[in-house]
Amino acid sequence: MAQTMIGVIGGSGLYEIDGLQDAAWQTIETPWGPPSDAILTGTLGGVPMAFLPRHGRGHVHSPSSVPYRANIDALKRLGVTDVISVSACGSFREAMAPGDFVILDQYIDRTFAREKSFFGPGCVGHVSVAHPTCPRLSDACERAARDAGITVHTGGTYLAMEGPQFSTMAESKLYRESFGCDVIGMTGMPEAKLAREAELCYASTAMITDYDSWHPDHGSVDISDIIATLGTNADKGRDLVRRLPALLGTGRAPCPHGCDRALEYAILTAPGHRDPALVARLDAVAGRVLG
Ligand SMILES: CSC[C@H]1O[C@H](OP(=O)(O)O)[C@H](O)[C@@H]1O
Ligand SMILES: Nc1ncnc2[nH]cnc12
Repeated sequence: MAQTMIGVIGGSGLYEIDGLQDAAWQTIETPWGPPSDAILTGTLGGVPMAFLPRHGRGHVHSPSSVPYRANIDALKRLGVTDVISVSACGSFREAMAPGDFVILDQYIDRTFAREKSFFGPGCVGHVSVAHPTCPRLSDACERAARDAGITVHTGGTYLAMEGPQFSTMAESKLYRESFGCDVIGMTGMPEAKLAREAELCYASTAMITDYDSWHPDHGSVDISDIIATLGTNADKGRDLVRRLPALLGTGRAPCPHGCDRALEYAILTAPGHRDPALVARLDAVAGRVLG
């Protein structure tokens, strides 16, 4: 059986995790440039772990400047099999209140200023993201959240916006009423798409910090309110992460949903027409199928 390695991408407010044995910050180079920061590696309950702060320690990356491809490549390169994103977000639902967590299962991608694929001219690949998150990993996150006493909602649609400004009230109402979204954030895409291209199981726990700007009783998004909620949410996020190794175990059966085989038939460019430079860059992400 393959070995589980858990990767955690910590969002706003979550810049490190504690309790790792043999903890060390490792600098990883990738063909897509440097990741957001060094990666904290170690073991928890005997399971190898890797933690990457999405915005870097000190929060240096904006949602548009996060090096999404380098981050996913670096985790894959380290041997990560399962990626958990922990992300701050606004809520479009009365019942999804600040302090609650949502285990996401769908996205609407409205970002426009980011590199969204590892593939391109010289190596064209198409993966399905109809179901962008891994149900097996999402179930483990939900179990961990419940065990930690967190109020958690199963399933939710995330509107990924470019930012960095928050939405206008008209946009907020559009996303809530016409698009049917449940939460909003700035980083869930293209991260989820890239994890699928890299054949990684991916789950996202959205930590609600605010009601965005549609809510008649809550007015505009206020960053100082968000920061106040981020601290307690981050503590809950760390508690959730601590519980994952026991739930996932050290041995890993193939993903029943096929996340770890997403590239099996995805690459259309004939071997003789592939760009050797791009194929070389894809060594970690697609080496399994490119050889
Ligand atoms: C702190 S408010 C806006 C900021 O927070 C979220 O980041 P992340 O998803 O990395 O937790 C949101 O997407 C924005 O980038
Ligand atoms: N209301 C909101 N919109 C976009 N990103 C967010 N992150 C936290 N709250 C948010």
